[in-house]
Amino acid sequence: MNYSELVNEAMKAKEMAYVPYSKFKVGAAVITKGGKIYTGCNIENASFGATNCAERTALFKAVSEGDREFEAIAVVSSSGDFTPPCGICRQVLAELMPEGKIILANNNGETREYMVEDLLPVRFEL
Ligand SMILES: O=c1ccn([C@H]2C[C@H](O)[C@@H](CO)O2)c(=O)[nH]1
Ligand SMILES: [Zn+2]
Repeated sequence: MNYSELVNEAMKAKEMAYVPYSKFKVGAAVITKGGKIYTGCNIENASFGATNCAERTALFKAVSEGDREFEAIAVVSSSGDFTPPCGICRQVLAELMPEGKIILANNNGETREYMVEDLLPVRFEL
């Protein structure tokens, strides 16, 4: 599948990032198995620990709207380079989209595709 539309949506979401501390904008777009797209940006907080990453913003929006079946998530950042999800996001991705694809895109139109298992092998489970 061509994920250019999903990457484009992630690029647009990135512009909504609230990043007064790091100035590092991240955008994510998740597509459900039914083809619906939810987007998210990172939202920072003065306490730092309360910061929410773009990937989790997008996924939490989707789950809170009743969607649970995801095909893929695209992630981009203001660095213009491939931006892999942090450890907390990997754990959330593993739980909510264990079979999903993670598409990293840079500003040259290139993409790298991963499965959750590639990014978080031997994960914690209850
Ligand atoms: O997976 C990640 C990793 C980091 N960030 C954000 C959090 C913070 O606002 C900024 C710098 O860490 O990037 C994300 O949105 N996703
Ligand atoms: Zn994260």
